[in-house]
Amino acid sequence: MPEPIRVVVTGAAGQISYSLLYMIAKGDVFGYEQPLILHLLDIPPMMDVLQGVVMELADCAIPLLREVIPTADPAVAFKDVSAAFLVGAMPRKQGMERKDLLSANVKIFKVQGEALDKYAKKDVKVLVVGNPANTNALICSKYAPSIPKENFTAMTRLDQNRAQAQVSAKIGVPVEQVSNVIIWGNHSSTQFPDASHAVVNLSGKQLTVAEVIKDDSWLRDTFVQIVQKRGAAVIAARKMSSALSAAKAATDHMRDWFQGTVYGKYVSMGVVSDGSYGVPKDLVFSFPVTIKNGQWSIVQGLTIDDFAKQKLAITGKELEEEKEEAVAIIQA
Ligand SMILES: NC(=O)C1=CN([C@@H]2O[C@H](COP(=O)(O)OP(=O)(O)OC[C@H]3O[C@@H](n4cnc5c(N)ncnc54)[C@H](O)[C@@H]3O)[C@@H](O)[C@H]2O)C=CC1
Ligand SMILES: O=C([O-])CC(=O)C(=O)O
Repeated sequence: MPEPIRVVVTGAAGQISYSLLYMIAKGDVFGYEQPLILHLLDIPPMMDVLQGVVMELADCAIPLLREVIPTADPAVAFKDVSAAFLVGAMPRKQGMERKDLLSANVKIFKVQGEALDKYAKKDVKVLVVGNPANTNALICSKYAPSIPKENFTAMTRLDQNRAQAQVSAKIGVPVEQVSNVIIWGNHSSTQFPDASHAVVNLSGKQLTVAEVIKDDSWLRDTFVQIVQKRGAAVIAARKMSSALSAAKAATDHMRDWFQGTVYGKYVSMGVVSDGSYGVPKDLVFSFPVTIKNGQWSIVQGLTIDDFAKQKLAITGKELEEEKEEAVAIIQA
């Protein structure tokens, strides 16, 4: 068996982590042969709750889990970690947009960027889940200049999973038969869920989702809106934001980043834009990517029609505005 790797989860006493920690500990992300040392960060008032989580992890009796380190100190939490799940942040309530959380949350990601820079391994892979995830990831990377900016990503995998689930339900096939649905842009209600490049495997034949569904208005309108507003719909029903599905998406994102994507299939991740598809640089924007040897690459050469161009511009503009606001909050 390989040596254990250190993995930090922030917001470890919260809702998402309650599902996420078990998924990580049992091997869903780093593989079923990779032992782990889990570093659990939360704020000082949550330390008693966190002790309860530590007890439950012990009671799960998971062979891969070699040690659990609960802490409120970022210096301890980020020390020598190879992977960071940055979940800890305030969730939105009904009626809020995710960007309304900027003033409450963005400073957390400045502090954690600085701590990653100082204490983490230089090849640490960072996934930001806490909202607004894209802009928080951008800020985090700015405060960790010694770590490559490619190592900071934001989670749009939940949107991808939601989109894939909607398409497969519409066609009436199991979810794994649908692939290459793309989430472009911000993890917000301006995101562009795009099924125009998606394919479905029907009785061993690969067909485009568009030719199978044969309903452009559903694909361009109903589907887009369902996915854009799914987080709000869950909050309206649960009175709390998505947690189980968010945890599952975080494991999918990190598993693919560490273990690679399947040939011919792509996944969506918020990554620092290099200007591909005319997206402004220096934003964390969700693109379709493939992953090999721990490195992601943006899928190139996809056809972007005028409808899609417009959608990409809207979500890109929102991210530029968020970035400006985030910088103003930090400098205030
Ligand atoms: N990107 C995505 O797809 C999704 C993002 N989210 C976001 O994830 C975040 C967490 O959601 P939940 O777990 O439901 O919230 P929660 O409120 O249940 O848990 C958050 C935890 O973070 C802790 N925390 C706050 N500040 C911290 C800091 N500076 N350092 C470490 N821990 C800190 C809190 O004490 C709490 O235990 C929210 O911002 C939510 O909006 C939620 C669902 C999906
Ligand atoms: O909607 C929210 O605030 C939580 C979230 O990010 C999601 O469920 O996608």
